[in-house]
Amino acid sequence: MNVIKAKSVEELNKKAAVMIAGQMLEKPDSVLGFATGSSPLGTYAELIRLYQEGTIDFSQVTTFNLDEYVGLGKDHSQSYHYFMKENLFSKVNIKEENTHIPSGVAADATAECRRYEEAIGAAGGVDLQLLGLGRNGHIGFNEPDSIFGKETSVVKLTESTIEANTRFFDSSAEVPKEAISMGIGTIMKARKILLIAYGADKKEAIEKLLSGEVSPQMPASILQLHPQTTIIYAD
Ligand SMILES: N[C@@H]1[C@@H](O)[C@H](O)[C@@H](COP(=O)(O)O)O[C@@H]1O
Repeated sequence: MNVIKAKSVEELNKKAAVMIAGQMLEKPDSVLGFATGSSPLGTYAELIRLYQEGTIDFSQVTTFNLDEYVGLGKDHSQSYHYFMKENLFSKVNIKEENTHIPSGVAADATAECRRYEEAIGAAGGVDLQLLGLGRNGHIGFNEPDSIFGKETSVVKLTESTIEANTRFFDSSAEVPKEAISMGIGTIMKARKILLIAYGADKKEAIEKLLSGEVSPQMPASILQLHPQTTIIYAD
């Protein structure tokens, strides 16, 4: 693991965006794995800036997002479809048909998981996967468990995650209790991984991630076994 401690969140955002931009410059038709949550917001803002100044071009890029809440449609203001459109896709020249996010309202969620996993494979796999970090060490929506989940599947959110995400909803009762998430196996298949995390509520999870112990109770810890992972963190 390549571990970088940034001096500030601004520096973290810049470094993460430079790594993603570098991937796009090296391979204009890159398949990028994107994440939601507050952590990548600054990185996306930097990518938009790099696009506006003409440094990067999204016209040939394909993206796959990590996850989506079960029950939230594309137009729900807290859906990850909406988040990506608002914070990145509508501000760069990416083709809508090249952006992929699991559907949270598919009639058959299990079939949707299978379809999503196959679509990633058909696109040639993910070149660079961006990840945030849950307070409890989750990546995507892969919560602490007794085993590492393999493929894209419907997952139940823990109380800790529901509580953390309540800030985006009117009440905890409104936070969906399930999500469709890429599995740990799906994430580990990405050729490169970039995890970003900062802030007091992530301190413990970051420490555990860097401690060396690999356990499904700390899902992100498996990244230590990935040959091309970069962690950029800040206080
Ligand atoms: N599914 C997302 C994760 O992908 C994200 O990493 C996590 C942390 O979010 P934040 O960056 O807002 O702390 O939140 C959600 O649970």
